[in-house]
Amino acid sequence: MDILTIQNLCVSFLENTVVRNVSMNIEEKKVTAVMGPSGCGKTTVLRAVNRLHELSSHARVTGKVILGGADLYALDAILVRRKIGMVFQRPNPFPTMGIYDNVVAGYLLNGLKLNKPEMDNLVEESLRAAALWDEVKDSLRKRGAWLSGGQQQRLCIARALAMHPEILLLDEPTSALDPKAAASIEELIVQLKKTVTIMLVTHNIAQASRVSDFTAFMYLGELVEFGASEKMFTTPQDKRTEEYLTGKFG
Ligand SMILES: Nc1ncnc2c1ncn2[C@@H]1O[C@H](COP(=O)(O)OP(=O)(O)OP(=O)(O)O)[C@@H](O)[C@H]1O
Repeated sequence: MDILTIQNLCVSFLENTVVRNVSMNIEEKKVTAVMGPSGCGKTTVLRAVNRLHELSSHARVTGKVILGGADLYALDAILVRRKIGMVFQRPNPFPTMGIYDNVVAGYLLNGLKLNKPEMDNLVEESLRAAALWDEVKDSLRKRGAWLSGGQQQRLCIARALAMHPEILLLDEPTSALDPKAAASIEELIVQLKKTVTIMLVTHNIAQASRVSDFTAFMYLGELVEFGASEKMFTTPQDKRTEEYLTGKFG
């Protein structure tokens, strides 16, 4: 079942159109990879789904993004960002907050009240879901900066999960990590799709093929091909997809 529909999405920065007429359906509780060479517009698509472009005055977004039947751009932006969590390329835990406060930061910063037992449960549940609990359960008051890069990224995933999002957007979540930490995030992505829908931006072909159910291949701001990953990685339909997969560009 589709949870999110992107229709004719175009994004421009001043006169420069960087995403053109992108349409795709995102299936619930699956991983959809958005793959393509550097600068093709992957991150721009993801940011449009989280309504981050409206924070920048020179960005213009047209087209539709529909979440569970509702026009995302007609909803309250804060509500949208609660329903759709995002994790960025560089782990960005709040540096002065402890691990515990980082997990519940979305609640603290939005003035959402929880009592202590509720908060304790949420912290444990979110850190467990992000496969970090066992490593940090005795150091919950230590600062996020005390963790390794991979642990910091899992903390950012826990922080996003704590809001119980319907969709989790992961923008190149492993590109700043060493191979071992990257592998653990990939394992986590596969676990997480049991409970949340994931859109994963990556330029890493092997990663997209390992973890995704569906793949969108973008090139020069356009969606070239979209479909089941198994099919795209074995029998791509478009010559540009085939050339990208065989390393002819990118
Ligand atoms: N806020 C912005 N203002 C102006 N131009 C932007 C902005 N964000 C992105 N761009 C431009 O849009 C184009 C697409 O960028 P985007 O980050 O979406 O590509 P990408 O496919 O995610 O690339 P990468 O893999 O390198 O992150 C680039 O040319 C980039 O310079």
